[in-house]
Amino acid sequence: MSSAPRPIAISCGEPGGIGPEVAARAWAALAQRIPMLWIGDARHLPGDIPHRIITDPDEAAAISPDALPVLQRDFGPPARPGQAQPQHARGVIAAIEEGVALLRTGQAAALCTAPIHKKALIDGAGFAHPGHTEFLAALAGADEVVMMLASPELRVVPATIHIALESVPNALTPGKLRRVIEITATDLRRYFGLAAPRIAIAGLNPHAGEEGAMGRQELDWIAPLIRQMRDEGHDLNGPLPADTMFHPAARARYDAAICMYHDQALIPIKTLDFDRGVNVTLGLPFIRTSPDHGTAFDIAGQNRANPSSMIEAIRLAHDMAQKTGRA
Ligand SMILES: NC(=O)C1=CN([C@@H]2O[C@H](COP(=O)(O)OP(=O)(O)OC[C@H]3O[C@@H](n4cnc5c(N)ncnc54)[C@H](O)[C@@H]3O)[C@@H](O)[C@H]2O)C=CC1
Ligand SMILES: NCC(=O)COP(=O)(O)O
Repeated sequence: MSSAPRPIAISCGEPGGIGPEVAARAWAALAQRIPMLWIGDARHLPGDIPHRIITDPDEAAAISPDALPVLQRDFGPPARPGQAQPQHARGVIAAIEEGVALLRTGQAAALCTAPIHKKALIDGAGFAHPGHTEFLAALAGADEVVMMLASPELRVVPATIHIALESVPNALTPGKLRRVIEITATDLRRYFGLAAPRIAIAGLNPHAGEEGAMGRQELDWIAPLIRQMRDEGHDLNGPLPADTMFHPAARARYDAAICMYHDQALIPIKTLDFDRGVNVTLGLPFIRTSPDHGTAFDIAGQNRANPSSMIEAIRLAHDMAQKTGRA
């Protein structure tokens, strides 16, 4: 194996979305500092971006400052910007799998995934996972992983992810919440350099249940679990009413907020910092980041997509890799 710095591998995501464009712009912004390679069909990249097709990932570090190294996958039909194309589903999935394979062989430092269109993958390939997070957990054989969205303003963790709201109360159990807290605390130490992370925990119900008047989960098991884990040494605060835990003074009191469901976590961070939010999967045996946005079909192919979140995702992946000796 080469002794050159390991690149960040970027999977292409849905070709008709903004993924190829923001990856290319992120390469242009970071190429002199961070080696990277892109896995996808080079025909889907913007025409003004220099790229070079490589066959050996170990070539990426030397080429990356001058041209975006591409591990070429032939997707067949051309991309149609702004449209989901189920016929590309197998290629999109294979690009993610190839990225993981490079992490396993040590030929990439981290994986940064561009957005997939979940329905296109289901329609085109019977994709059995709600998103990357669950797919990567399956590829890694990880029992439990955690989604975190991180920005300079806020870090949030949805304890349940891509499930219908009506399924949330049953999916939340003391065992599940305990694992989410443990994984979050471990990876805040490992990747974010926080020796004693302060974690806030939202209630499930309005007003965190208002002493049982608006729901009982807080009284019955969330508060007891928090007390027990505090006794074990975790720095936890909660259950907190979710509507008052994201204003600036409240945010100053914690390093990450664990929320009970997807929108409780993602609405505050996307409102505060959509441009710099990064999606990180915690609990994996490798590093994975992603921009916080989706395929944005409404602006795809128009050179209007803001690459900031992708830039931050690559930067954070590189930083995490450096902290853990993988870069
Ligand atoms: N990590 C991933 O693979 C993710 C995939 N998705 C998928 O993306 C698809 C579309 O999801 P939506 O809910 O519509 O969210 P979206 O993030 O694609 O778009 C929401 C709005 O934000 C705008 N926007 C998004 N990114 C932007 C950027 N970089 N620059 C400027 N404007 C931007 C869009 O134009 C749109 O108006 C869905 O299939 C969803 O599942 C969504 C989030 C993450
Ligand atoms: N809403 C966040 C999202 O959909 C990202 O999911 P994933 O593909 O990173 O699992």
